[in-house]
Amino acid sequence: MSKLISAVDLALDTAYQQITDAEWQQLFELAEARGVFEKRNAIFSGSAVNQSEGRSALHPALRNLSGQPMMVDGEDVMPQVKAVWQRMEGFCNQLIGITDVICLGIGGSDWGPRLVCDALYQVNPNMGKAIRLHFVANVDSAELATTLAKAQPRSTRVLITSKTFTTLETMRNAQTVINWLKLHQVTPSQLKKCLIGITANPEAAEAFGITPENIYPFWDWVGGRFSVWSAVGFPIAIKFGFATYKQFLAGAHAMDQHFVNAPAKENMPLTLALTLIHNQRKHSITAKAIVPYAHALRFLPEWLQQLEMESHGKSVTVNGESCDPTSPVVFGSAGSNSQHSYFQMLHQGTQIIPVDFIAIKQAMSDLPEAKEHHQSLIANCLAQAQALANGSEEEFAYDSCPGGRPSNLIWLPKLDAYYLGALLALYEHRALCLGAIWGLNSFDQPGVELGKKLAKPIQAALKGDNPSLDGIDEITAARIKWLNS
Ligand SMILES: O=P(O)(O)OC[C@H]1O[C@H](O)[C@H](O)[C@@H](O)[C@@H]1O
Repeated sequence: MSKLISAVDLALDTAYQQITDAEWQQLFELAEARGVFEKRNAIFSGSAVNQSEGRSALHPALRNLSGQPMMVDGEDVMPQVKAVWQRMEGFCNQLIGITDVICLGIGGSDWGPRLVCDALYQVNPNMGKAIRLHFVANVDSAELATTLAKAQPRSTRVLITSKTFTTLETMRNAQTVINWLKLHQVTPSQLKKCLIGITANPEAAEAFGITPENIYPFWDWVGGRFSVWSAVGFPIAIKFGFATYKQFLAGAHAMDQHFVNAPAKENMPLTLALTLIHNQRKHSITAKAIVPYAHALRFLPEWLQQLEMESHGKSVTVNGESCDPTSPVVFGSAGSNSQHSYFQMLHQGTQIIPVDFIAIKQAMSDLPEAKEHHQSLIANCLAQAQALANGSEEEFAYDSCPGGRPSNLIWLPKLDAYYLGALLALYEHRALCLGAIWGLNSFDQPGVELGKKLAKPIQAALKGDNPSLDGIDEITAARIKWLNS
């Protein structure tokens, strides 16, 4: 089969995977046997594919610009999606005099908008409104403190983004921001105007003190890590305009259509997923690197870490059986910087770590020297892929690179909202293909809940409200005693 697949003007080049035609054939047969396209159809038709929580995962509806209905539980969800778009657009047109927008949220309520806003800003710092966006996720007050030092309380809006509206970090940060606003003489009526809730739990947002007209809902059929396409992506619209946000949705929608309509052997998300399966089976890989040769995509690996490892860091299938190796460790960072940290290990380490290189055809700044910079950037990207694949034979084994190290290359024509949407949707659908092949529920995260549960008695103990250290093991109890001593 062709080693080059295109979709939505993106190109996927798998040539350095060195997969034979016979191996491709087996991989596509495996995808068929594991019901990848049945799973895809179940997702797009709104079935409750998140079995443990009894929910659909219909994030493609959030970017469905086709005018066609999309159904959950017999109901077309498009009217509610469009109603939120309309309200978001109205809000974007009213932002006169606002200098700062503080975006509070964590995990799926942070990475997507943080990545997209940073990427668009990096390629064009003059694009959009002169509003400063500040993303704050960590409950470590240091992140919030540096933000509050920059923001102007009288002309700030605060977006509190949380699907559940119960997440400890976000709620703590929101309370501290409210205290800061009050400290700066923001009146109760100004405060009401200033706070905006983005959530699938509007009751909790209202109970927290957000006025109903400032609550932008999304729904329990949207997984947190797939939620950037909902009102969670509001910062994109606020900073860069609603039309740009719509472009972002349009790129993802185009990728959805490709995923739904392209036959298996020309299907980019599936092909990308199968290269990973091949690497697991042939090279027993346990790690995978994502290296965008674009400073603007420096947050992509983190976004992808949540998408991949929260969806598939699991060892029991939906049927309760233990399974083949599932998600590898996903890591990465922007090239060419990454060449000067962990690439040595990719070339000569004892384990094979496949790489997804992502490169952009067009230069990404307007400096007069941008073209020369871009040539150096792309030359490095192509050279690394070549070195990994072919290696080198030197006089001493110590100096030799073994080669045979697989990589993909994904080309984007340029970096804008549309192609960014297409790229993120490509990786989302790749994840869905992998989940189907591994037999996992891609949409829950029971492991994350344990840590959250255990933090509660510890926090109480640190406050002095749990003197008998109930619910805390001996080692942790000793640590708390040390801290309190
Ligand atoms: O949006 P929230 O309800 O505040 O949740 C934020 C994050 O919390 C946890 O880390 C979950 O595992 C993530 O999937 C979620 O994105």
